[in-house]
Amino acid sequence: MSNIHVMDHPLIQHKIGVLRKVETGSKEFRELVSEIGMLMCYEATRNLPLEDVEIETPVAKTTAKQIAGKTLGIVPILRAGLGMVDAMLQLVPTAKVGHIGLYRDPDTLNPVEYYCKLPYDVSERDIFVLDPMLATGGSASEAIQFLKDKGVTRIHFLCLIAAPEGVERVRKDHPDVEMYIGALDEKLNDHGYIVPGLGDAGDRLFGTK
Ligand SMILES: O=P(O)(O)OC[C@H]1O[C@H](OP(=O)(O)OP(=O)(O)O)[C@H](O)[C@@H]1O
Ligand SMILES: O=c1cc[nH]c(=O)[nH]1
Ligand SMILES: [Mg+2]
Repeated sequence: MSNIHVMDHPLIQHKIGVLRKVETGSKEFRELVSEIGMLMCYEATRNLPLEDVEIETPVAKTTAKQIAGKTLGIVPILRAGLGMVDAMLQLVPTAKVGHIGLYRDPDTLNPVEYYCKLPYDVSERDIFVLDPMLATGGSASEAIQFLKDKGVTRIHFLCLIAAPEGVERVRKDHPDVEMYIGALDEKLNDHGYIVPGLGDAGDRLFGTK
């Protein structure tokens, strides 16, 4: 279980509590998704490798640290993952952003792909896949597989709320992927929604339905 990280930071837990409330409107919902995304980005980037770099301050030459390699890539799963992108970019402004468009068929609950655009050098980067919701795990697993097929080897998955079923699916399909979870909920209901969850994240972010 060591690559499954469930957040225990009080700020994250508090904000997820407000996010869940049925009376939280789209404006506040968007702000909270972004704020929680930023706090989770901080946690999820904790183990990135560093390298030494020689710099000069106004006072002296010294050795400083910088993130090693080709830095990062961010891949939101459309639509709801978009809500976490700006916050990640504020902390990692040099990251490149790819997009994977998937929606979940309401009857089969299987993911349906409708869009994909990735950085040309995606395989050289640490990739952070973003989606607020991990329910059956079908969407996350397919997005991760897609990235692996493009040669990506270092994948981190960030979600705000997860069902145990989704965590198990991703763990089984992709045991090498680091998973960062804001809150681990109880179960899925008969329609594949997370209980207690927060409803449909995409609809709440964008005011649809
Ligand atoms: O783990 P799963 O069972 O695959 O469910 C999770 C997926 O469902 C939601 O997307 P949705 O299909 O509602 O698309 P949207 O983001 O456009 O609303 C959510 O944002 C995930 O991508
Ligand atoms: O509870 C859920 C399940 C899938 N997608 C959502 O947005 N919410
Ligand atoms: Mg949706």
